[in-house]
Amino acid sequence: MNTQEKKKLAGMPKVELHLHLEGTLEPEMLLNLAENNSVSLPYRNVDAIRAAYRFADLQSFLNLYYLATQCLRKEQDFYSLTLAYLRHCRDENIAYTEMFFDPQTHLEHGVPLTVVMAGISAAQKEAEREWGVLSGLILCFERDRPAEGTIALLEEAERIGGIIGVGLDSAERDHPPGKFQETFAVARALGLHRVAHAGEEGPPEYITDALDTLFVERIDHGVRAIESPELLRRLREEQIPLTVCPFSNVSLGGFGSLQQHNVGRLLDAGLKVTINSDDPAYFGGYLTENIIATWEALGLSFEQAVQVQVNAIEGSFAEEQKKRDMLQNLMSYLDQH
Ligand SMILES: Nc1ncnc2[nH]cnc12
Ligand SMILES: [Zn+2]
Repeated sequence: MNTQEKKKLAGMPKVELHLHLEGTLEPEMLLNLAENNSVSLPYRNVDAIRAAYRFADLQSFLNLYYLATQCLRKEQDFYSLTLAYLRHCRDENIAYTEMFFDPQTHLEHGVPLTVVMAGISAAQKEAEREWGVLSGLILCFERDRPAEGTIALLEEAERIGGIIGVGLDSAERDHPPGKFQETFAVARALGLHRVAHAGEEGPPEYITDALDTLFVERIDHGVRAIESPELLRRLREEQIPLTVCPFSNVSLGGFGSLQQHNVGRLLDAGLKVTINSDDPAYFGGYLTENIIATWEALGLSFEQAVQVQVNAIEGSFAEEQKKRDMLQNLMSYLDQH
C-alpha cells in the first residue's frame, strides 16, 4: 500500500466486529483505576506494565487481562473505558463497532451486571450523540467456566436491555463450544445474535462445532480453518464471516510474524474475512494499524482492504437499512478520494 492509499484507508469509514472492551484498558488508565479503587497491582508504572506485554500464548495473555479487570469497579470506570475506545473509533473513522464484554469476571469481583452495563450504555449513547459513532454490545461467556448459571445471566442482561448478541471467549484449548449449546439456544430464542471464538488456538473441529451446536453467525478468529479443506469449502460456500485479528495472533504466538499470517490465503480462498483489533491495548495497535501493517507485511492490495470493509459491513449485525447506508457511504468516500 503506498502513502496515498494509507491516507485513503485512514479516512475511509470503517467497521470493527471483534473488540473486547476490557482489552482496550491502556496502562495509564489501569494505574489510575488501581489507585482510585485501592487495588494492588504488581506493577509500579506504565513501563512495567508494558514490559509485561510479552505473551507465550493465549493463557499467558488472559492471566494479565483478568488481573487488570479487577481494577474496573464502578459505573464510571466502565463509562470511561468505553468512551475512550469510542473516541478512538471517532479518530479512526470507525463508524460502527460491535464490542464484547466479559460480565462473569466482573461478577466475580463483586461488580453487578447493572453497574457494568449502565457505564457501557452511557458511553455508547454519548459517542452516538457527540460523534455519530454507532455501536452494538455483545455479552461473552467465558468458555473455561461452567455453563451453569449462564442462562440466568443472559436473562438478567435481557431484562436490563442493551445487548445485541452473545459470544464465547477465553481459554479455547480443551474447551469445545458444545458445553454452551443450551445457553446459545436460549439466546437464539430471544432473537439475539450469536458468535464464538473458534480456531484461534483450538482445532478446526471447534469451528464446525460452533456452527453446528451454537448456530453462530460469525466465527471470531477462525484462522486454523486453513488446516481443513472441507471446512474452508463450507466457510466459503456459506460465506460465514471470520473476524481475524492479525496483531493478536502474532502477539499470542499463533504466527511467528505478520509475514507468516494466513489472512491473505483466507482471502484468496474466497472467505468473508474481516480485520479487527481484538485487545488493542495489549497487542500493539488499533484497527487501522492492524490493517496497514498486515497489508504491508503480506503485500495485499488496496482493493482487498476495501473488500474487507465491505465484508465487515455485510457481516455486521446492523439493521439492513443501516448496512445499505454504510455501503453507500463507503462507495461515495471512494468516489471522492
Ligand atoms: N483473543 C482472545 N481470545 C479469547 N478470549 C479473549 N478474551 C479477550 N481476548 C481474547
Ligand atoms: Zn477476541
